[in-house]
Amino acid sequence: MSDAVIELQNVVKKYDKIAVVNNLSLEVKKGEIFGFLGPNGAGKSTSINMMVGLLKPTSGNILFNGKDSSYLDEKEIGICPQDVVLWNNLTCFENLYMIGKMYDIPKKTLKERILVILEKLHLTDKKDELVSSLSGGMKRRMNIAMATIHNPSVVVLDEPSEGLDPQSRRLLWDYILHQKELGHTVILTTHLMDEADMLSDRVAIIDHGQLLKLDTPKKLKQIIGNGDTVQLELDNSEDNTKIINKLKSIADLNNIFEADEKIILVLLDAVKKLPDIIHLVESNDSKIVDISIRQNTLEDVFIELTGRQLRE
Ligand SMILES: Nc1ncnc2c1ncn2[C@@H]1O[C@H](COP(=O)(O)OP(=O)(O)OP(=O)(O)O)[C@@H](O)[C@H]1O
Repeated sequence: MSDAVIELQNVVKKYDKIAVVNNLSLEVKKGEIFGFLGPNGAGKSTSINMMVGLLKPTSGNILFNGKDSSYLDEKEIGICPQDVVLWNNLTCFENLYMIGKMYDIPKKTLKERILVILEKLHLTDKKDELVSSLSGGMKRRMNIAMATIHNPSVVVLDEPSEGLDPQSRRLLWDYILHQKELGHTVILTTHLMDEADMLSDRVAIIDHGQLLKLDTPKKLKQIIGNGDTVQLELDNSEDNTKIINKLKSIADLNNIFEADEKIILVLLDAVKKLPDIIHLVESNDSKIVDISIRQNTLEDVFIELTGRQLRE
């Protein structure tokens, strides 16, 4: 039996004859955190809205637990949209109580669950405050509480970190990981590479409505070569070609090239090899004015796949 919760088969969505999602085929597996990573306008929201039955595809099939998604049971799914949708004149507790009643959650269970969710999202002390008095970050956390009050097995979050400060983002990430611990499937869209990297079991990189790659963050980063990226700036960039040729002798080097008048090396165990690199440059009468070292990121993968940065 397939472990797919959602399956997209050759899905196309067109507006005015223009395909904003173009022939998308993928599976979201039960219990995974599935990230949709792509720049603004890539087609992330349109894709997830089709996945959960809010939008109809122009062509192609979408299956939910192996069945046509038009028969989707709304209790199975929790959707947190980009926009905050709350009753401003009700308290946090009342907002969650109202939505919980709509899902027919028994009173006692609902009250208990509200307290747990508010605690997990660090909103306990705001329980009896009007939503209108909350900060933007708190409202966004409440939006997520509303989407998950009925304990859905599939949680869909559209750019949940947008506008959140680092502390709120941390809380949100913990909450997303908690959903996975509960055995729930989480689908999230983001244009933040660190978020996609840190949270997702698998990441779909999309651009212009097309799936460019789908894999674990680790495997995606291996596309551009195993290891770390070292960036060297010489006092005279005219030496770059000569030094690149010398540096090709460094062990475990996966790639070396020049970009923006700097030398970029991708290699394993870069920290240990820094002394060799520096020695090789200096023994060839060149001087390093700047050196930096970092691990490959999904941003590097996106650049490799599209030739552009994720955030234009
Ligand atoms: N109702 C609509 N009518 C016409 N075009 C639309 C409609 N909804 C979305 N689009 C277009 O489809 C493309 C994909 O939009 P979508 O919102 O899915 O992208 P996204 O990747 O979620 O972007 P963002 O990160 O900005 O939310 C965009 O060019 C957008 O302008």
